[in-house]
Amino acid sequence: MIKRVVLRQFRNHDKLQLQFHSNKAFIYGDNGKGKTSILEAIYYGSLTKSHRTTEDRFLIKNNTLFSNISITTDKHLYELVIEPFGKRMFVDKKAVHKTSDYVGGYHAIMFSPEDLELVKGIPSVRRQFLDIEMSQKDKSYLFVLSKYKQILKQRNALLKNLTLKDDLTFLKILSSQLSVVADQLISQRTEFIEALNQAFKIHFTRFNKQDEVDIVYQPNTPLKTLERVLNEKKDKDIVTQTTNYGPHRDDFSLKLNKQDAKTHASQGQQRLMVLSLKLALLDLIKDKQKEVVLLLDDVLSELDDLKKQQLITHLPNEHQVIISGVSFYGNKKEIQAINLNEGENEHGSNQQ
Ligand SMILES: Nc1ncnc2c1ncn2[C@@H]1O[C@H](COP(=O)(O)OP(=O)(O)OP(=O)(O)O)[C@@H](O)[C@H]1O
Repeated sequence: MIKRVVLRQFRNHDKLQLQFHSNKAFIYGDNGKGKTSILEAIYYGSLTKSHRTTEDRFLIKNNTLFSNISITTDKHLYELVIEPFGKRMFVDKKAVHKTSDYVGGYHAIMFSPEDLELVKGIPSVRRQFLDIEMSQKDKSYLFVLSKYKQILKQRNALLKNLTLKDDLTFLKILSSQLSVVADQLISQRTEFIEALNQAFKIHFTRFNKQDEVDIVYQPNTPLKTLERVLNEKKDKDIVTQTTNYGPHRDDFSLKLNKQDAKTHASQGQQRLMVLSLKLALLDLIKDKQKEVVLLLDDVLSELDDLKKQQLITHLPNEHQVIISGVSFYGNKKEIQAINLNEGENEHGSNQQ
């Protein structure tokens, strides 16, 4: 469990210290007080990535030179220094040089309003979701994914210099190599989405018993077909100078009563679907020793009173949950209330 978060020059926070003494906390305060930024920092401390920007320099407080995130869990101290042209990572005061060695020390799952793009957005949003969540769960996926991306890059580079009249032997070799790794990706994605779907349905039913939901994997090419497709369609790849088929074009859809949620679900239903998906991710974490934190940013808005109550009642007890919102909701005996309107730099320390 995360016990302490210290932020320096992160977004609007000049210096902020939070102590968590319950595995459920609700950070609340007026708009612009920096609630999302706190959750963003905790997410960043796990993945070294923000959920809302790819530009790390935006995280550094305006007119300052660097940001500092320090996260103390029951087991370790994670520290990051973010500078305009890079970041440094430390675990228990020792520098970690490779991001892949640092990532996932503790596991963070974030729900944020931007996640509605999982329903409404373009396929790359859903692929990124799969890649991030699957890599966090299982480092072997990250390994297969990097290998796939590396061969794909080589194949695309070759396609930039090929014409239909050239010798295509090397292209054929790369197509074959790509297909082998593609099958590993497709198999792992199939297995993951099947398991996720089971858990997703259970969580959604807790909020809504009338409607039925599903996640359906849509591989761009079915298992064991990519090599044939790449060979048959090689002329198209040569003319367009890119690889048009393969798991880098995969997608999945979220269904409500067998229909696409993008066009058939209400805003509130879409929100509950995404939230159920995030709760389902928790069930899939096999390593029970791993420290996990569920970050729910502004999760209660747009939910009716019954759904708010159901959500708060169904929060998982076995994992740490940190919620943010404009005003506190719930029972202060069960959920630690952290009020950012109080204007202090230190929150929670008086309740130790
Ligand atoms: N790099 C930065 N330097 C200084 N301030 C920043 C930086 N990036 C964002 N901000 C400001 O930080 C403030 C906090 O933003 P944040 O999204 O965390 O607030 P919030 O409490 O979640 O707000 P809301 O309730 O409106 O969602 C905003 O006023 C934003 O403009």
